Amino acid sequence: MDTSASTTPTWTAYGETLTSRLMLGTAGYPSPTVLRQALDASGAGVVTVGLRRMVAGDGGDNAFLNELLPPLRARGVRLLPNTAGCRSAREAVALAHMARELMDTHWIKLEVVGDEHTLQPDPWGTVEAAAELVKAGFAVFPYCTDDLVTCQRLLDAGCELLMPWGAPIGSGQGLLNPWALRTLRARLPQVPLVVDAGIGAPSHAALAMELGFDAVLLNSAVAHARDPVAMARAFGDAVRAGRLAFEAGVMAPQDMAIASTPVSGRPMLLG
Ligand SMILES: CC(=O)[C@@H](O)[C@H](O)COP(=O)(O)O
Repeated sequence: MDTSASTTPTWTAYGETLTSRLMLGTAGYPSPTVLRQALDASGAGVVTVGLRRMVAGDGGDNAFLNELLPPLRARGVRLLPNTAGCRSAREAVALAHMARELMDTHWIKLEVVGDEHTLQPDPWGTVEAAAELVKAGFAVFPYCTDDLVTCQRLLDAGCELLMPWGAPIGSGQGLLNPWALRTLRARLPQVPLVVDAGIGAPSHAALAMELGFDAVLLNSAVAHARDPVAMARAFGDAVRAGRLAFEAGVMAPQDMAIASTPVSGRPMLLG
């Protein structure tokens, strides 16, 4: 008997085939060693790194670029620089150009934050920066809210993939608005969709996959876990399980009880 839990092994982001549906951030780990072990344990296919952190350059970040990244790249893990910390389109565009030169990739995770309290993305600034970056040849991964019309404007601007939030960054609240996420999935069936931010537990990641999202991106839940390496492994397993469930066809909830054992015909008396 074949007991392998096979899932569709790949998905596509900007023409690149990715074999893992987990994307991990690299900030806030206790040490570069724990970060490396967590990345290995997770099986993540994409890692994101904030350019502002690189430019500020503490020892851990330099270690990431010089020591951790080369072996990851050698085994096919993709680097996704991000514009975390930007508050305007202009700032994000400038940082993206810097990232392309420094990190040798035209992929950019676009973050333009519009509110300090929630770190909610600024829809106008994000669309403006996305349009400019697409024209300049970037593959833009926009961090956005789960608002359908904002997502449509980002597609109009030339984005080929979207990253709606599950909840505010670092909050660990999971998928706050499953209805909006389901609507996005249903209305944009051909667009690669990644739930980014606010995922606090492997079950949140599994739910995103069960809803048919192509991947999840998270950072805090692994970096700040008591045991980041074990948590990274748990997230890898959850993402695979959620995807397998989606492909198997998750049961639709029913309002009424439906007997799981059909009772028909005459009762059979034993004994
Ligand atoms: C690392 C990164 O890109 C974060 O901005 C991302 O949005 C992850 O958020 P969490 O830390 O909530 O997982």
